Amino acid sequence: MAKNTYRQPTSPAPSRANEPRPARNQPRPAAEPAREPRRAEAKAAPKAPRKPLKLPSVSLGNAFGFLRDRRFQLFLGFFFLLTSIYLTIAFVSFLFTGHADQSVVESLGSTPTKEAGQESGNWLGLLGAMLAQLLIHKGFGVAAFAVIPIVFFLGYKIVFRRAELSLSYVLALCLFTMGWLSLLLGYVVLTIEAPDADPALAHSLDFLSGGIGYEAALWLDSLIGWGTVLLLAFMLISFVVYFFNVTTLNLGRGKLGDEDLIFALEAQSQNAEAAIQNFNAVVAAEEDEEEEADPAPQMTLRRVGPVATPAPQPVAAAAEPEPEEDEAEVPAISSGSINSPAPAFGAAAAAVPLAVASTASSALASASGTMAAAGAAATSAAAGPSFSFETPTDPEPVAALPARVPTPLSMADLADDDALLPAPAPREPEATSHTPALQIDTKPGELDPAAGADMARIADDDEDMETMPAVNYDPTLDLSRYQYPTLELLNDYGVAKAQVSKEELEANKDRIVETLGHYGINIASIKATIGPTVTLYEIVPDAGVRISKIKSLEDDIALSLAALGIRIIAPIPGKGTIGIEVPNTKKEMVSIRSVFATEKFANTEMDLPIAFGRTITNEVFVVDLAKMPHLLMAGATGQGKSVGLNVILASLLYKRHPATLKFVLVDPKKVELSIFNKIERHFLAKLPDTEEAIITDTKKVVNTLNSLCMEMDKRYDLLKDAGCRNLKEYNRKFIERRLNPKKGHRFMPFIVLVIDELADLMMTAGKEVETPIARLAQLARAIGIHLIVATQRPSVNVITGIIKANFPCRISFKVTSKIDSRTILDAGGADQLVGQGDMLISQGSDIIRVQCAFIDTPEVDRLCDYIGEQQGYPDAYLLPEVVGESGGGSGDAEDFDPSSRDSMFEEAARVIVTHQQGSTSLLQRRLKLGYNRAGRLIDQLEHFGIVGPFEGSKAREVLIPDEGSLEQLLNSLPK
Ligand SMILES: Nc1ncnc2c1ncn2[C@@H]1O[C@H](COP(=O)(O)OP(=O)(O)OP(=O)(O)O)[C@@H](O)[C@H]1O
Repeated sequence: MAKNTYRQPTSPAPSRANEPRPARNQPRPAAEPAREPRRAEAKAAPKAPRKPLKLPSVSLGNAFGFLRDRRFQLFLGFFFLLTSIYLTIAFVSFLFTGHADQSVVESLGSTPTKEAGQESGNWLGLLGAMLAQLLIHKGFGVAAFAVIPIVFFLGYKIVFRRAELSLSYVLALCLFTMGWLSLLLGYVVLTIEAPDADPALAHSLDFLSGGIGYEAALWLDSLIGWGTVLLLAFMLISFVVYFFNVTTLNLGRGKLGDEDLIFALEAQSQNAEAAIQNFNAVVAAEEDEEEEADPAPQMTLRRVGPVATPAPQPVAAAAEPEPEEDEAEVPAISSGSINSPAPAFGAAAAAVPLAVASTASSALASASGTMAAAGAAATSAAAGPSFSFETPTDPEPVAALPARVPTPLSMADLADDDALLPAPAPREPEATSHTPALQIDTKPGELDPAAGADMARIADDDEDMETMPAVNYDPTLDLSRYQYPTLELLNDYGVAKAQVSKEELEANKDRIVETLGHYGINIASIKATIGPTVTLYEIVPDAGVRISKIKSLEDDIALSLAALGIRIIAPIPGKGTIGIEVPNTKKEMVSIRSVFATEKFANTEMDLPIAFGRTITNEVFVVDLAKMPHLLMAGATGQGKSVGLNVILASLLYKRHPATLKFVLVDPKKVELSIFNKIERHFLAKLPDTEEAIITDTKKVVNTLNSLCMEMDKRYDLLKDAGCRNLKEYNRKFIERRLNPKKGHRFMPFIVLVIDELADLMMTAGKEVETPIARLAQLARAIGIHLIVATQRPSVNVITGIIKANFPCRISFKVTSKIDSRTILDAGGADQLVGQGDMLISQGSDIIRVQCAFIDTPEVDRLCDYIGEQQGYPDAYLLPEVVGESGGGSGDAEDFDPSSRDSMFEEAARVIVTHQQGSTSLLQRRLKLGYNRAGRLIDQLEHFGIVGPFEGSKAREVLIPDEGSLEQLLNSLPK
């Protein structure tokens, strides 16, 4: 580089100059080992100047010092930029005025310049006409347009000190294009200009090839005749091969090579990371195959920069970057000659062989296409000398919500030969499949081919897991373009203002002090903390005052403060103070947007983060459902339970990818959760063969719960097989490809079961729901199934002992009585809440008061629309099928509702009458039923007089003697 030329003399020269030089013929000292390497170095290095280079160095430096002057560089740069514009206009104008101007320019010697200028028709005057005449007419014809990018590029590079391409790249490409195209057009013009051709036509075609192109073509034609065409083709191929460093041709395969296909598909799927992986695999494979020393250094694309981001991000793949200053200093003059490809060009060139190989069978057309492709690839390169795969259509997801998404190291290609197979067509999801990853949306145009290839390969993988490559599986790949919801979907209520005035604070304080004084309790100090709903007054009583005394005065204090919702916390856990919470006269609404926008939620590392709202000290309250691990929620009607559930669901929707979380929604009230129907194909799970994912029919709930129990058992089996203790460990192992899908292993999303009204279910199905709920609550924690159960009637027959025991984390909105509060929280206080999202959260011994965030129905609507409108899975996530039992049975005769006969009632009756044996186990065996259901059938048969009453260990008496009588009876029953 020129810069080095100028610098070189200054550094080593002076020191050398001071060294005493040995006389020419003087023998060298025999032993001087340390000098040997230096001699070798000196030999290899360019010959050192004999004399000190002080003079030339100084003079050169001075002479060209202005080149480093930034002002001069800018002057030069803008000159080139404007020249490129000037040339463009002059050249375009030439296409229209060129013929007329020809005589003007040629007569220039004899005509005064001013007159000639006036006659010239070029839009840019005489100079424009002269330049165009010189470069187009006399030079290279229309191919002379290729000069413009060179001039523009020079200017751009000097002014902006950066460019995606190297100068040598642009020069080589443009100069070749100019020469080659000019020659080609020259030959075309020559062919058209047959002796008998119309001279006007021939004349009008002159400008196409220009003088040089025409003369060269003429010369070649006389030398090799029509071999010129072959020579032109050969020139183009040679250029492409050398310029783009083509080393592989896939002629045998005809169309796209497999590697190319994978590469193209991956690039298309915008999975740059996968493309890089594959590209490197392909390059490695080629190297192995060929075992040829490649003259050009092989390029390895690698990832730079962090990639763990909320959604697919542009991933840069860079060759070794050129030092920035080399680029910046003396940029234009340094690369006068065409050197070996600069890194940017190298990277582009490395990408090109695939494209070239793919179309090599149609040499000329493909080669020019390749050049265009290479140009495009290089143009889209990342800033600086690196090369990148951009993901052009995917906008950045909300910066404020960097959800935790597995690093998109996602391509499941095996590093062995499998990786070179073309991506197979995506498979139809199996009916019984519960793995979302296997479900690929086949909507035209939306299919993610890389994902299809990925999963198909996993499924086909017969290999021992030892041979699995170290490329991680990415469960999110099926919906790799999924965009996390943005904060813009939520209402912006602005910054909340403090709602409590100083006067209000003072007045409350005085009243507290006064009231306590009436009861002989003196206060040492009092401090107020203003929360969104209540203000907490922390009291330090005088020494000797018993805490229980203050607590017993709770009602009296509340009365004297004349406000509802006074809660006394005596003492505040972890502090030696007593807390009195007094509701604010003006409540502050905590908007969900303000909570989601906090760093605490946005940067959380939790698995299932829920941002409930703000605590009394205005801190954002975020909890991890995965750690809770289940949640029981109570609250009288209209106190904010539904809003609370929406807040929970929205929190999870904002932070999880559809591949990693599924909801099972049970909504006996039928209207509360129906809004979430839109995200069925993204986030909901359901039983196979059911229409609606949201369960509103209480009978179906039992099946769903049983199905979840089956899923739980299956998951436990898989965990046991994998030697993992919990879901996180298991999934990590699966992602690292240490578990074989052939052995049933699969990526398992979290499943969150939400029951909006437990009371309804307990009334209609009793034990049938209680047992699986308790079972799930007891066991499901480790395998990623979490329960959120809400009820407005926290009475003991709804929240039974067994349910309560398995839900250590409970939330209560305002309830109507102290008893209800005790039932849900094991403590009072929930009855004194102020409503509208004011809630208490009990996690073991601690009870925290939180103002639940507010999310309005239109906001939930927008959120669901935003998710629902994106590409989803073909169906909801399918839970295991529950065979046989459609309703189950409690076995309690008093629970039986005669109007709802079991669908197998008639069959059961026939079995009993045929065998004349009224036994439950007979039904179980014959009809393959569970004990509960068979028991319930027997109760129904008893009700309709088919079998007699329970007789202890003996089978029941069968009251219908034969099948004929039975049919008569059955026909007489109401349908
Ligand atoms: N966090 C909150 N902040 C402010 N207002 C709230 C909040 N939660 C609820 N509200 C107010 O209370 C009203 C009732 O809330 P919500 O519908 O959630 O009650 P609910 O307990 O589900 O009642 P139901 O059981 O009858 O469905 C809301 O319409 C809203 O006006």
